[in-house]
Amino acid sequence: MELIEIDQVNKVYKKGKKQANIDISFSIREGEILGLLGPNGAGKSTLIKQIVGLLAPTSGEVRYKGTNVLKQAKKVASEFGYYAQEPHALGALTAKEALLFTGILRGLAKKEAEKQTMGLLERFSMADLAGRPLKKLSGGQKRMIGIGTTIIGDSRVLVLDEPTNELDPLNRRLVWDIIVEQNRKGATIILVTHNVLEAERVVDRVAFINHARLLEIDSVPHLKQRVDGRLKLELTAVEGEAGYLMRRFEEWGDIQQTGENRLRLLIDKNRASSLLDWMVHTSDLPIDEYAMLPPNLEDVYLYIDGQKEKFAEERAANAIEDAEKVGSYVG
Ligand SMILES: Nc1ncnc2c1ncn2[C@@H]1O[C@H](COP(=O)(O)OP(=O)(O)OP(=O)(O)O)[C@@H](O)[C@H]1O
Repeated sequence: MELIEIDQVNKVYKKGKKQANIDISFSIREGEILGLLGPNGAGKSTLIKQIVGLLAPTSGEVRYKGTNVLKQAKKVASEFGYYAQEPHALGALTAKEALLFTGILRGLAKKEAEKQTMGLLERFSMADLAGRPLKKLSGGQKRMIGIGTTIIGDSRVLVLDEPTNELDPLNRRLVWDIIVEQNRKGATIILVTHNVLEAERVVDRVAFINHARLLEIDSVPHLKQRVDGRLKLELTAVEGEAGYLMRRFEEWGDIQQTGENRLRLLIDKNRASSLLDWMVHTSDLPIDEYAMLPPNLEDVYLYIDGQKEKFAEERAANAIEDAEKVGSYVG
């Protein structure tokens, strides 16, 4: 069943006159974990804020169980747990109070709220910090309490904006475990993350967002099929030589620059041994390091994004060509 429907959502921020979401439509199924992935500034947080009803779309609407979220703010507030990127606003409360009060606000009896609060503090190894005000906790500790306030009371829907950001590896793992656990208990989960490799193991479906638009939405295995039959070559170029190296590798497959000196090439499996042979016998390639690996979800994203951009460039080039043709007929 479709629990949440995002229907032709457009968002233009008045201040920046920036169109942060363009014609976004998709549905979120009851019981799934959906990952929203995309680069900085793509429009993910904007979309999430509209899903929880904190921001009104410029046009289009978000429906929860068939009704516009903006028309049922109370229901959404009691059934959704929202973890925002911005730090907690309740700085004066203690860690325990923040959890306890949120639990009670979500409808838990005081005793149950206390039980869950103490359980979470123990689980986060923060029982000794229960009485400390949030503003006196470390960044990571504050974030863990934020995660706690999002899940306490077993919300039906969890909307998590970068839940593992700024956490150490142990807490990151704990948060992923909690996400899976809450989902097994019946929560539908929408999460934004840049931790694609960690997300890959947890999410059922992925929505790729870039340049304010939805690029693709599909299950992880289906998305990975897009790069079936390919291998990934990761290259570290000698300082300052990435551009030159890119040109040398262009003919072998889809190549992209992923860092100052880092390149990634997706190559047909059948051509991989010829490529390695060519690399071994070509002495003037400015390469520091390389590795051949199977592609992961991040590579799928870069591949899809690259294809779309190529397509857009081709369309633009064709349009110019057509305009020139028309011009020459007219002229
Ligand atoms: N309140 C605002 N007023 C004006 N422009 C905004 C506002 N919030 C976001 N934007 C702009 O809208 C675009 C999308 O921002 P958004 O925060 O949704 O991206 P994001 O995908 O969540 O990015 P990140 O991964 O960096 O968190 C950006 O260009 C951003 O600068």
